[in-house]
Amino acid sequence: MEQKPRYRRVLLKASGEALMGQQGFGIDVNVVDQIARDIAAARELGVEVGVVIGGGNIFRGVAVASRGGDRVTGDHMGMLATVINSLALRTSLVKLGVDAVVLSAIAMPELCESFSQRQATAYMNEGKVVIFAGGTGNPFFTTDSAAALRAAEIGADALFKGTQVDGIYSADPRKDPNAVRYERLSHERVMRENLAIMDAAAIALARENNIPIIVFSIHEEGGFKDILLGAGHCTIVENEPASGKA
Ligand SMILES: Nc1ncnc2c1ncn2[C@@H]1O[C@H](COP(=O)(O)OP(=O)(O)O)[C@@H](O)[C@H]1O
Ligand SMILES: O=c1ccn([C@@H]2O[C@H](COP(=O)(O)OP(=O)(O)O)[C@@H](O)[C@H]2O)c(=O)[nH]1
Repeated sequence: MEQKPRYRRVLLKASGEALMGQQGFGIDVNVVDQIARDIAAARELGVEVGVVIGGGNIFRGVAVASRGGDRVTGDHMGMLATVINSLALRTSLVKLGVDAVVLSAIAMPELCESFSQRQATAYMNEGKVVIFAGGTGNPFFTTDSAAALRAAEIGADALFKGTQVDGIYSADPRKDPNAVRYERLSHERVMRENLAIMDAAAIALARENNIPIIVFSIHEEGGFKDILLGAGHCTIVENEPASGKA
């Protein structure tokens, strides 16, 4: 039976923190390899995949600011962390024979190409996995916002947020054992109820561009493919039709 994916082109946001695996810091290659296998499985379905990776496993700008340091420099360091993670993912993809390229929002031509919307779209049309490094290239933003921005720029049909939890709950499930999981929500409701799975700027950008957000566990191998095929375990955030409620 032919397996027909629901989406033609997607943007996957992979949590930086998830890349640590059981370690307290840095990159667990086993986790990166697993994410690469999941991306390869999506490519085998014919889905075009762009990827944004976080940097929280290495560095977060707010951590510097909270200790009285300079936020902007901290954010620069955080953006560099996303480049490290992006290079690791490209290595794992290439090992699997998947054609992948890193485009950075911050120019570092010795390491990778610089981002431009035109080049990114051209590579995606060729079937390359495009890894967007360096976040948005600006301090005071997050890689969630970078993911929503790149999703809009490449005309993605959906933004997949692969994170530590398997969907959006009524409260943070890592803190509240009574939190309940939602199957479907509107962007509006996620923002109104402050369901802190993604920052508000990212959700607003996705809403304005009518891009569904699919929250799922990055640790569940095969989960990305299952969801692409309309099964799997996730929460789907979609703009409600004019008469709908959510
Ligand atoms: N309402 C909620 N539903 C699900 N997760 C939530 C919620 N509120 C907070 N979280 C937390 O948000 C985290 C994901 O957000 P984020 O900090 O961007 O993590 P990541 O680094 O995994 O991208 C989850 O790991 C979860 O613990
Ligand atoms: O457009 C961006 C994206 C990221 N960052 C910095 O990079 C860090 C790592 O990104 P993020 O926290 O979003 O990663 P994740 O939570 O997914 O691990 C952030 O804390 C910021 O300091 C930034 O300054 N601008």
